[in-house]
Formats: sequence, structure tokens, C-alpha cells
Amino acid sequence: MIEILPSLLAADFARLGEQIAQVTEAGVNFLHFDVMDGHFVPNISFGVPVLQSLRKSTKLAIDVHLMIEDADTYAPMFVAAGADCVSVHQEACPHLDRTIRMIQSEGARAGVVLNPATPLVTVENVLPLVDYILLMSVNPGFGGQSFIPYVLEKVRALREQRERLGLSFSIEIDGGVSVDNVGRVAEAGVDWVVAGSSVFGAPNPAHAVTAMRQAAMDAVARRV
Ligand SMILES: O=C(CO)[C@@H](O)[C@H](O)COP(=O)(O)O
Repeated sequence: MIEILPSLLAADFARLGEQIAQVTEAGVNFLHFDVMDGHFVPNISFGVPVLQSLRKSTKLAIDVHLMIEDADTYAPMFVAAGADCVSVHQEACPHLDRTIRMIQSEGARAGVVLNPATPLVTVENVLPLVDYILLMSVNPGFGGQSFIPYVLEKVRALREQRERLGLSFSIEIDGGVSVDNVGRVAEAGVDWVVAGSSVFGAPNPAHAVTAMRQAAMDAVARRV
């Protein structure tokens, strides 16, 4: 089963509740929540108070992607505010092993994110620890960018590595995924697909999620 995670960065913030209801209707299990600090990435999004409000209004799992420099200070606050999954960037975390264990001990699933140009070898040692690896398929900071195709090779390599090591972490991809390329992404071997503008920029977000999920599942069926 491939999960489609609507990225709230592309939602209409004045109608967040309504937009979440639309994707809930399409049967999503997760929402993706992008936190940007204006330092690690050149943009600022939203933070803990917004997550606290969302937590009260949805039972969906919330996947928080921290695009921030000081993840060790803020990750526990996001878990306390209701995050079910928290991912941190390899490029921003000098003590990655400690950060992963801290997120898990706070009670959330822990993920590590790699920018497109960061090689997989940088997370090799923590693969047995993580709950998921998020591979960025755009340079982080903005929605609506074009998919970077060489990331598909990283997905294939990571999937092979997971099989070889007998591990069970999930593989997530984020950036520039739409109904037109989700088949290739699914075929490469991802479990979770983040989609922002292709969902909330569509006339009907629920239909967009359903179409993406169907295209992904068709591609996986062809692969098997
Ligand atoms: O983390 C990010 C951007 O930094 C993403 O989650 C985007 O929000 C995905 O948006 P689309 O590329 O799907 O529009």
C-alpha cells in the first residue's frame, strides 16, 4: 500500500480545516507538515501553534518535516504538540544518532531527510535505527518545483539496501510529484509519497489524491 501524504504547505491557510476534510475524504492516513526556519532553507512556514490547532481538528497521523538548523531544541516541542512522525535533515544534524533516539524516546517515529545531492552513504550507519528515510526530490524550501529525476536511482538503491540488511524502515519521497510521475516513483520503490501543489492546486484535492494513489498502485502491480 502506497501512502499519499498531502503537504499542507500548498494548502490555503485560511481554509486549512476545510482542505484537510477534503483529503481525509480521499482516505489519506497522514498529513505532511513542513517547518522552515529561514536559515536552513530560505523560507519561513509555520510552527508549533499551528500544529497544536491541527492536532485538535484531525485524527490523521501528522508527519513533521523539520527544515531547521536547531532540530534538537524544537523536535520535542513538535512531538508534544502532536506530531506522530518527525524527520530531521542529515545536513543539519551533527549528532544524528542522538537526535533520532531523542525523537523516538519522546514518543514519535523518527525519520532522516536527505537533500537531492546528499549521498545515501551519509545515513548508512543509522539505517537500523530509523523509522523512515525521506529522500528530497527537490531542493527544500518551496513547493511547486520540478522533480529531480536522479533521485529515483537513490530510491532504488535504498530499497535494495533495506532488503539486503533485512530492515523495515519506510521510504518517503518529497517534491515535484504529480499524477504524471507518481508511477515512476512508485515503481522505484517508495512507500510514502508527499504531494503538495498537485493535491491542493487541483480543482478537487480528494480526486487528485485518489488519482495519484491509483496511478501509484497500478505501477506497483506492473512491477510485481
Ligand atoms: O518540503 C517541501 C518543500 O521544501 C515539500 O513538502 C513541498 O511542500 C512539496 O510540494 P510540491 O513539490 O509537491 O508542490
